[in-house]
Amino acid sequence: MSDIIDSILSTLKKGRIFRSRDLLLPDYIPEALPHREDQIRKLVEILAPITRSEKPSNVFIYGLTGTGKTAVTRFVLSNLQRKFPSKFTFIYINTRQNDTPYRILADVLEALGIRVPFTGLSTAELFKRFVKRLNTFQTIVLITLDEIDALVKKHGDDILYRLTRINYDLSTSKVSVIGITNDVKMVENLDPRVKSSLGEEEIIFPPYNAEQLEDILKQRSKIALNEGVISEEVIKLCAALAARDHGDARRALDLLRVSGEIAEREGRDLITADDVNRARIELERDRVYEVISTLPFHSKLVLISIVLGLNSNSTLTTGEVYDIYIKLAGKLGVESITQRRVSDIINELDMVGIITARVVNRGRYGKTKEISLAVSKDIVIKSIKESDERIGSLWSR
Ligand SMILES: Nc1ncnc2c1ncn2[C@@H]1O[C@H](COP(=O)(O)OP(=O)(O)OP(=O)(O)O)[C@@H](O)[C@H]1O
Repeated sequence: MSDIIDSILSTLKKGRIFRSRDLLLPDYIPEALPHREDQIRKLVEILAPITRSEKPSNVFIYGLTGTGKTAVTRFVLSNLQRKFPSKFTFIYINTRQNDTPYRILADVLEALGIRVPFTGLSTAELFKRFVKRLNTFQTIVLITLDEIDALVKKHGDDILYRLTRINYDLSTSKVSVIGITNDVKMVENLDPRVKSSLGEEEIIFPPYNAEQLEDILKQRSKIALNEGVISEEVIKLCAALAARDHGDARRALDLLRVSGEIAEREGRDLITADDVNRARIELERDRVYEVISTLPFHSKLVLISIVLGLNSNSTLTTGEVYDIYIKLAGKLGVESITQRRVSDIINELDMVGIITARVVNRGRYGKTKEISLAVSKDIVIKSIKESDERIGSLWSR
């Protein structure tokens, strides 16, 4: 057995593609961020008061996914921290990972040197300890909350409200909040008081175009790939594919990395256009798998009802999906949801691109939807089976 492992490892070692694959992973912050000079300048200008030990305005940063919001924020803050280490304390929290008000406050307190039990205290108590600590704290505190849409969707915007108001409880103003989101619609739904205090300053990150993505990829491939393993045409192709989506640098870098992995796996020392196309399919499959596996239970059940219904029909109506759904819910012994809710779920699945639901007019029978799958049936089944034991048990009956 260990022979097999040795031989696999030795073929991997022969890889000629990557100088350092890690430099293509999303958490690596490069030393230069092309095409983000305006956003860097604006953020530095907004934060400049910290150099005089004054509290900067709160900042709201928004733009679509992969437009460099996190990279720019971390880049600016770590550089300022290096230059002015004694002027401010910088706390970065991704609120998708730490997604409860309790966890966020506990992280903030811990960054200020106060240990907090994992659970057990009320958030009001944590706030009280935070205020007490701040009143004796020497420097400005900059709290960056990334992906705040995730937090607001689950827990509302109360914690944002309280964090942006905390200076009122202090003898001197010293907390600034930088909120980052890729959900522009969420901003509209915030409490107007949160919107105005968080949005004292705003920075918008537009999507990158194909030429800009090309520059980003060129810069990164110089440090992450060996010389001569990729041509300009292939870089152009990665950039063009990512620009077609919505100018997402993460996607462009993922395409480059996965293309390189495919070439390396096959022992080649050149990344080809065909590798990029294969990488695109692999990444799309991963995205679909991920989206499906994180759907709520009833959405999965509706989706699997569609898959089963399509075994005998080329398209389905909402009523037909609902009939199958009711049978499956009965088989699993779970309480079913209403047809109206199932219809909403069908719209949501359409919006994330897993199914297509076309409204057709059937004359005097009124309007109905024609539902079909927009992704491979196998990936839907695999993702649901592996992410939900209850629904998965339908296959073993
Ligand atoms: N101008 C740039 N130059 C070099 N790399 C960049 C640039 N912009 C983004 N990137 C890279 O693209 C990836 C995604 O960027 P980042 O995480 O900052 O996006 P984001 O806007 O915060 O996305 P999300 O909203 O999904 O979190 C990271 O690997 C980052 O290093």
